Amino acid sequence: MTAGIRVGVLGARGRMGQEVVNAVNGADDMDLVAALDAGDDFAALKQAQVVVDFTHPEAVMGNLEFLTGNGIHAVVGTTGFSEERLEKLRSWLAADPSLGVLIAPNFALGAVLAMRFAQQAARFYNSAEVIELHHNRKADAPSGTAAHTARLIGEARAEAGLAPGEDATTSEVDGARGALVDDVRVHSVRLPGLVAHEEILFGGEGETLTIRHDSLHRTSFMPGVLLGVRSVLTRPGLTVGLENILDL
Ligand SMILES: NC(=O)C1=CN([C@@H]2O[C@H](COP(=O)(O)OP(=O)(O)OC[C@H]3O[C@@H](n4cnc5c(N)ncnc54)[C@H](O)[C@@H]3O)[C@@H](O)[C@H]2O)C=CC1
Ligand SMILES: O=C(O)C1=N[C@H](C(=O)O)C[C@H](O)C1
Repeated sequence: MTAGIRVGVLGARGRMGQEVVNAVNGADDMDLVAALDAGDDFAALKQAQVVVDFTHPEAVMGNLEFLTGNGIHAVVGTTGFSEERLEKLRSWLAADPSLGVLIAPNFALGAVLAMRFAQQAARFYNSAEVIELHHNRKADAPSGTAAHTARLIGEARAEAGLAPGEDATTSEVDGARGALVDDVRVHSVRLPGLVAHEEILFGGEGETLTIRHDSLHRTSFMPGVLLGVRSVLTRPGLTVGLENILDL
């Protein structure tokens, strides 16, 4: 019998971490060697080849500094990555060219497809808005997925030479028109009962296009996380987005 990939989990007592622990335990080609949460001794992580991080935007950079400093590959679902953070991570990775880190704003297949479809549609519509809907325990707004979607739409618009669509709003209650991310309006809804949902709305001449994805259970993220664990071992450097691994 061949040995499985030695996997550690950070944030193991959280909503996502618990699912990852179950998924790794259920994978024939993986062995769970550490399941840690805040305050635990990270020494056990040194047994791992790959560590999966679902923690908190304020914790993730410290975790990644530890992992990259100890030659451990990482698969990261935690949100909160600015371009500045990604640059810092690239600089840590440069010290060990064999090491891989995968960061994915969303590990659900449908969410990755929805982002790609939105990117494809963006050059045909000046006007686009994103609505993301999540459970009310979520720390960050807008969601990492919505911010990434807005960025993709903004880039596609810029490439096509499109300006953002007209908006006649001159009087607004603060926040009523959402947050602006790359010139795309993003609206965040927080309600108990929800898991993770996103709608991307495009408006054109006499028509609208709506792309919607719903994660109804956190198991929806697990095939993507396991694929990430299997792939990161042979993907040195920084990869941002599961779409790169799915070859979309
Ligand atoms: N990329 C994706 O597909 C998904 C990403 N997420 C993101 O994952 C993150 C976690 O989400 P949830 O599991 O819902 O949160 P949660 O609050 O249920 O779990 C986070 C866990 O991390 C622990 N933690 C905090 N700091 C830590 C540290 N320094 N080291 C180890 N553990 C630490 C907390 O004690 C907690 O148990 C969020 O940023 C969320 O947006 C969530 C779902 C899917
Ligand atoms: O906190 C969550 O739950 C989720 N976070 C990620 C995000 O911010 O996009 C992914 C998914 O939407 C669930």
